[in-house]
Amino acid sequence: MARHLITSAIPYINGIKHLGNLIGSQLPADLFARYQRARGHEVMFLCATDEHGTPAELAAAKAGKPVDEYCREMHAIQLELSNGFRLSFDHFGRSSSPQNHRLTQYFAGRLAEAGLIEEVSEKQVYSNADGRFLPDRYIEGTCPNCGYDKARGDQCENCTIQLNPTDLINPRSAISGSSDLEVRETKHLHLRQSAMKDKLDQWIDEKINQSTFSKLHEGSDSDESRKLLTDPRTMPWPVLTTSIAKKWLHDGDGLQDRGITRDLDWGIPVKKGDQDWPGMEDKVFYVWFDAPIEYIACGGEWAEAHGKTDADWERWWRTDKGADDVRYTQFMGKDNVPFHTLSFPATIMGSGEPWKLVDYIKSFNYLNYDGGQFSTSQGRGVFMDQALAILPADYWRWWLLSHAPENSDSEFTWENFQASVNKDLADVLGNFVSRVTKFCRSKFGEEVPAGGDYGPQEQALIDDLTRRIRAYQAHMDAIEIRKAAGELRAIWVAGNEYLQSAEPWAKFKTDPDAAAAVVRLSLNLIRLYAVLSQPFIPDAAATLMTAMNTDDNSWPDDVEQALSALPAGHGFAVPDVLFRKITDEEREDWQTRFSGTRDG
Ligand SMILES: Nc1ncnc2c1ncn2[C@@H]1O[C@H](COP(=O)(O)OP(=O)(O)OP(=O)(O)O)[C@@H](O)[C@H]1O
Ligand SMILES: [Zn+2]
Repeated sequence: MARHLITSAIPYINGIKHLGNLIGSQLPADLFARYQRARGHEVMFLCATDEHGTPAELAAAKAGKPVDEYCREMHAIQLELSNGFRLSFDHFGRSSSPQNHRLTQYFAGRLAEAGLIEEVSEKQVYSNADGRFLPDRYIEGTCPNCGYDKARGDQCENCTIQLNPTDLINPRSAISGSSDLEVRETKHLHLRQSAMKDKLDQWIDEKINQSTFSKLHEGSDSDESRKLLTDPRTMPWPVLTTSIAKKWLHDGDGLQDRGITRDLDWGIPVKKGDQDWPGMEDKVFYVWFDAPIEYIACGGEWAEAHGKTDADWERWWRTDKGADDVRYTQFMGKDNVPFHTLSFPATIMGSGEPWKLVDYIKSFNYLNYDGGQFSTSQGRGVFMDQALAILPADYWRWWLLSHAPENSDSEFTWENFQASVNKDLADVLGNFVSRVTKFCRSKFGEEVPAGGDYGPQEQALIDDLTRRIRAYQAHMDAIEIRKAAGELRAIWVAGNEYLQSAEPWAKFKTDPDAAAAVVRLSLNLIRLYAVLSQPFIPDAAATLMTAMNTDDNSWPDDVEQALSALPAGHGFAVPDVLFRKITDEEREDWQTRFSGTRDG
C-alpha cells in the first residue's frame, strides 16, 4: 500500500467558484484521490480557502461585513458546494487558521535565519482618504499611452501596456475615488528567490531528465516500467508545468526576488517565529506567501478536527517523521504554476528543514465558456451553485473531467454538454443498466439467474475488458484524465456491444439457460462498472452498488473473478433512471439564462 498526499490549489475566498476553477484544480484532484483510495492506497487529500489579501477585504466591504465574518461565511458556502460536487477532501481548511498563522511566521523566521529574507525600502502610494497604502491595481487613472481613463496602476486593460502607479495621469483610489494620494516610503520583506535560483533550476532539471527517462518506458509492460510510470516521484512531469517554471527561471533577468509583506490589516501579522519583527509592525504577509503554507497547516487543522496528534499529520509532511515514503501530487491551473514550481519550493528548501517537497505537479490549461472566458469578477459563465441547481453533480463531473483542458484550452458549450451527457451517460451507461435489470426482472425475477455457462463470446469480452481496464489504470495512474475517461467510456460501450450481440431476449425463447448466463454476466458487469466509474461519477456508482445489493467494491484485478462476485440467487433491485437526457428546450433555456453576467 502506497501513501498519497494530494492537494488542490486553494480557491480564493471572494466568491463562488466557476466551472473553470473546478476543473482546473479541485475536481481532477478529487478524481485522483478517489482512484488511489479505490486501489487500496492510503490517501490524505487536503484543500482550503485562500482568505487573505485586498480582494477579500474589498469583497467584504461590498457585502457590508467585517472581513473575518465574510470569510467565515464564504468558507461555509464553498464547503457546502464542494460537498455538493462530492469533493472528497479529508479536510477543507482555511488559510486564516491559527495553525497557518503559526506556521507562516515560523517559515519566515527560518528563512530569515538562513539569510534568505531582505528588508527593502519601497515607495508606495498612500491614500489619505482611505487611510491606507494602495496596491498597484487599486489605483486608477488615465493611461499615458492611449488615454483610457480607467487604466490601473499595474496595467492598462485597453492597450495592455504595463504601468507603474506613478505613470498614471490624474491618479485616484479605486476604493474611495479620492485623488488625495501621496507617495510614501515603506519597508518590506523580500524573499531572495534569486539566491535560490540555481538550486531550483537544478531541481526542475532533475524532473525534466527524469521525465525523459521515464518516457522511454511508455508502452512497456515490465514491472520496472510500471513502477516508474505509476509513481508520482518518477512520473514524467507535464510539459506545461516544466515550461512555465523554466520561463520564470530564465526569461529576462531570470528569477526575481519577491515581496512577501503588505501594508494591510487583514492577514497574518509579520513575525519571526513567535518573536516581533522590528520595523514590520502593522504589516502582514503577502497572500502568495501564506497560501501554499496552508497546504501543510491544513494537515494540522485536520488533526485538530479529528482528535489526532501532531505526529498524525507530521507523518505526511515531515520526511524525518515518517513522510519519507509519501508521494505528493499537486493540482492547479497554469497561472498557479510559478508559485508551486518556484516560490513555494523556495520556502520549503530555504527553511533547511525536512518538509515534504512536491513530487508531481499536474497543471491545467483553461476551460473557456461559450466563446469567451469564465470570469468571477464579471460573473461570466456557470458557477458551482448554479450548476448544482440545474443538474446533479455527476453530469457536471463527467463532462468536465472528460473534457479537461489538459493539452490545450478547452471550451464549454451547451451543445457539447448536452451531447456528451445524453450519449455517454444516458445512452451508453444508463441504457445498459436499465436493459439488463429490467429484462432480468421480467424473465427471471429480481435475483441473479442460475443456469448456462460462459462461452467464447464471454471469454472474448473478459479478455477485452482485461486489456481495457489495464489501459484505464495506466491513464489514471499517469493522471491522463481525458484518456482515462475515453477508456472508461469504451468499457461501458463494450458491455452494450456484448449485450447487443449476445441477444439474451432472442436466446430466452429457445434456450433460457443461455440467456441466464448472459444476464448473470451483465448484472456482474454493472457492479464492475460501479467500481471503475466511482472516481468519475460517485453518486451513480453508489446507486448501482445499492441496486446490486452489494458493498463489494474491490478493484477488478482479475476480471473473470470480478464478474462472478454476484452469484446465482443474489437479489438485486431495478434502479431508478440513472441519467436522464437533457432536452433541446432545457439546453436553449440554460443557454439564454447563462449568456449574460451573474448579477446583471
Ligand atoms: N478558466 C479556468 N480554467 C481552468 N482553471 C482555472 C480557470 N480559472 C482559474 N483556474 C484555476 O482555478 C483555481 C482556483 O482559482 P482561484 O480561486 O484562485 O481563482 P482565479 O485564478 O482568481 O480565477 P478567477 O479570476 O476566474 O476567479 C486555480 O488553480 C486557477 O489556476
Ligand atoms: Zn492604455
